Amino acid sequence: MSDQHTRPPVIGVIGGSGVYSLDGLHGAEWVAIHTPFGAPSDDVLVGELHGVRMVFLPRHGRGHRQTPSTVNYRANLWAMKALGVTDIIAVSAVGSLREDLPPGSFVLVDQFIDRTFAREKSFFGPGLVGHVPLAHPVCPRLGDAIEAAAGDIGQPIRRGGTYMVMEGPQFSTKAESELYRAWGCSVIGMTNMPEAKLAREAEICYASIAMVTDFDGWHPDHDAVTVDQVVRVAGENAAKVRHLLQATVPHLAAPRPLCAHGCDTALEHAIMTAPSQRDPAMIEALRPILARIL
Ligand SMILES: CSC[C@H]1O[C@H](OP(=O)(O)O)[C@H](O)[C@@H]1O
Ligand SMILES: Nc1ncnc2[nH]cnc12
Repeated sequence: MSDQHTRPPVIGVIGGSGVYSLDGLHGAEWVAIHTPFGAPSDDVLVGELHGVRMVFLPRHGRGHRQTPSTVNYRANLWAMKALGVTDIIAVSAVGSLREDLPPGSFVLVDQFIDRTFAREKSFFGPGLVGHVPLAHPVCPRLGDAIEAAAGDIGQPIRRGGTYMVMEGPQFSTKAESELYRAWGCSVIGMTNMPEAKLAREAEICYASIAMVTDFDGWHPDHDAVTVDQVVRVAGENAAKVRHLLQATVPHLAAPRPLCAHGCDTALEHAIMTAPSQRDPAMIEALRPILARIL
């Protein structure tokens, strides 16, 4: 933790199902970003809110064009880093695995179980090997800010919970749903991994607001989840989360030093490859991400 200078935050918002834009940004402009990993899900919306630089990206693209498996998570996170994003608030529709989290509930998840298997999950690879810590995959400082903002506007929000990340795109079988409940998971979705992993590799603080749309497939009193249901409840949740995001920004607006929780210094001791063996092309491709440490 060498750099204790403060700097103004740049807040990134990744919008999930039902959240394809962000209102109220001053000087708002959609900008195309090209990355070494291909195209992000869409152009990014840049602008200012309460004097803070904001970068918004719809995870599935406007019009919901990308499946959870085809979202280019590496391009999305690279784009955020290249635009100077310091903090990401991810917004996601999820199914509930608990009776006490009915549709409409908001959860600030703090753990993930990653059961996805068909996605690129790391910026590292042959020629540059790195391993970042992930025991605590979300940033408690961001969680505090979101929780405080929720208090300001009277939006109930549950602090803490485990988000089971499945590959999809089909919803779970009842047996899978029961298995994840037995594992103690709170909610289920298809997107927060590898997003949270890549945010950590990119040294960006990350928090996820999971908004419940359904009871997945396990609940004896509820029909199996359908897209109709998700879309209807996600629309109701979207209006509330926009308000919550607006209220959160002032809590994060002050210039800050590096995060005390280590999220934005995760690469400090992560690189394994000997300097003489590092692939210059990979180092060039990861320039925005490696700039702080190399
Ligand atoms: C239409 S329900 C399934 C879809 O919604 C969630 O996406 P996101 O996290 O981007 O809101 C879920 O993970 C699936 O991708
Ligand atoms: N039940 C569910 N399973 C997976 N992803 C979801 N997104 C919203 N509801 C979901």
